[in-house]
Amino acid sequence: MPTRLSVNINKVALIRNARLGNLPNLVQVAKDCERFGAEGITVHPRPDERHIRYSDIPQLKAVNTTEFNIEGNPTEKFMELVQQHQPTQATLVPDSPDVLTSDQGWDTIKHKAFLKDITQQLHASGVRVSVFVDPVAKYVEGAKEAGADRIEFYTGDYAKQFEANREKAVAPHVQAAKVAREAGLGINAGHDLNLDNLRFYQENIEGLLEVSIGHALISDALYFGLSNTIQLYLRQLG
Ligand SMILES: CC(=O)[C@@H](O)[C@H](O)COP(=O)(O)O
Ligand SMILES: NCC(=O)COP(=O)(O)O
Repeated sequence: MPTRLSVNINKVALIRNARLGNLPNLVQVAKDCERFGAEGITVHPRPDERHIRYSDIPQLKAVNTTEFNIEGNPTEKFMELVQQHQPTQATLVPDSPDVLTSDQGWDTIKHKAFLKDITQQLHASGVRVSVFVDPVAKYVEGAKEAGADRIEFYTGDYAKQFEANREKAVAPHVQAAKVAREAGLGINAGHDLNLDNLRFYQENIEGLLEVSIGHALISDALYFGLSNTIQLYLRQLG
């Protein structure tokens, strides 16, 4: 099965929020990402709304024609938003409110009861649930026991280690992916994936269903343009 490219548009919203007004137009960018070949749109609203605002969600949902993925810590506000607007997928991320960016996955053992309750609520709203985890077998198993449909592997450490030793960097992901497949969990991945490290990751992770990419992709678009950049990423995914 091919790996879907979901474009994370947080950074587009960050530029918009640098001024009062609507430039760049986030909704138009989301539509254009899809027109240029993206197979999903990802947003990660944070409590300070420094990029995606909660009020962006209904407009983005209304124009989405592919897959809509909302990521975040399942706070009361997040749950309200997801249950009201019913994206294709909610990706549960254990970020504290003041974190610069996501930097780790869940301890799904410690938080199993909480994740189970949240997952049941999201399933009742018809939303697919993905749980953000580090590539560690027990956390993958914990996500399964909590009722998740998928896990998203945190690839930040992979990206950091890629240049020095790519085989070593991907090894824990290969092992944890095997555990996920055996458990019947779908596999997503994201964080700091880019044009250098994406193909190697995808080639090594059998059954990788989806990658969500924002920071590097939007940065590349400054040089190559959004349409070309999306094509370049799609090409890495084979
Ligand atoms: C879960 C994850 O890895 C991404 O959502 C990433 O954290 C993007 O968030 P920022 O754009 O706020 O860095
Ligand atoms: N889930 C990861 C994501 O949406 C994008 O992360 P990044 O490419 O902005 O690091």
